[in-house]
Amino acid sequence: MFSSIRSNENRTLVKEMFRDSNLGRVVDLLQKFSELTLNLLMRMIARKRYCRERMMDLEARRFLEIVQESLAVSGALNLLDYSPVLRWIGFKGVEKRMVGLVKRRDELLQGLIDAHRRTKKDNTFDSGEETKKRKTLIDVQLSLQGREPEFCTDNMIKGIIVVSDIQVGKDRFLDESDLEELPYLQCVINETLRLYPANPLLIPHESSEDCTLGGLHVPRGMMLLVNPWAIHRVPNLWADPTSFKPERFEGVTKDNEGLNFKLLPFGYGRRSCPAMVMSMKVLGLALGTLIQCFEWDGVGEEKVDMMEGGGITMPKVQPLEAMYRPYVDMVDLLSRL
Ligand code: HEM
Repeated sequence: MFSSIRSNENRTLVKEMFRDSNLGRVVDLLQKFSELTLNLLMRMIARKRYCRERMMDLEARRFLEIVQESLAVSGALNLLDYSPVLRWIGFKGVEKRMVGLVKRRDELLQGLIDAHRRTKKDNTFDSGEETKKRKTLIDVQLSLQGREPEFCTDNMIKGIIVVSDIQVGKDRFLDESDLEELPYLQCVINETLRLYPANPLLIPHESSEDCTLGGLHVPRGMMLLVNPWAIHRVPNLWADPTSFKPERFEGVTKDNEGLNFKLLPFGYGRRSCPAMVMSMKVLGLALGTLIQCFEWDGVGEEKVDMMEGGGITMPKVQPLEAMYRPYVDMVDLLSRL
């Protein structure tokens, strides 16, 4: 589902980069990948393109601010979970910021749902093939709401939105169907997610019943934090754990869950990331296409600064910058975009 949107956004990214490549500028990849992710998600959710030619409309800015603030306060919230005393003293005003944030997020999402509802005034969702292809996530949820209003409430739809990231020749661009044939690309992505898991402590979980985990008694209501960042670096699970060695994943199938709980960038089991398959496709397609089209270089002699910042997703402190130029034999294809 949505593979044409992923492919289309990927081409747009490459097209813009090709257009700018003769400017000889350094490219800020954090910005490029943020725009790609935002456009992808918003087109799948609401058929909206938020970033266009480096311009963002007001709604897009509000959306981005909310996402960025959510990520920032989530990291601080983890500290509050460890130490309730910080909550009593109102550490960094986190709870207050969260209340304001939830209100702004709720308003924005309600606006998106209402706008979709207005365009489907008669509330009939015809089932023709074309209509099916053009449906967004909100359309699908609204049609479910028509059938099961008690279950599929507006609040549930908002929840779904909130939680909702070579060589194939020179005559065509890489597409998703090529990814299975590019095992090393998958190895590079796995190795990156091993050393730099986007959610280093997953999301806090709470046991709904008394249970026993690895021989330890876990009472009902206890918060459990899983630390993939540490698990991914345990020496008796991984040879030379701190080195970046994509080859270690050679021969491993695309199923990340098949690694005996060693590799957990998307969590595991019932509450693992529901977007794992899609995210692996997006990562493969974007990274693969950028490698297929452009030659890359560092900005200076310095190594890339990998210092990790705060927040739930452990962003790099210094955004990733690089120099690039199109491969000569890709220019023809790129010019036709
Ligand atoms: C590379 C990209 C991504 C990574 C590494 C990632 C990773 C994770 C992780 C580690 C969790 C917590 C799992 C746990 O606590 O056991 C999670 C949860 C979740 N993720 Fe992702 N995620 C990614 C992209 C996305 C995207 C694009 C969406 C939505 C479109 C999404 C939606 C969710 C949802 C809904 C949950 C909560 C699942 C639940 O609690 O049942 N993720 N993700």
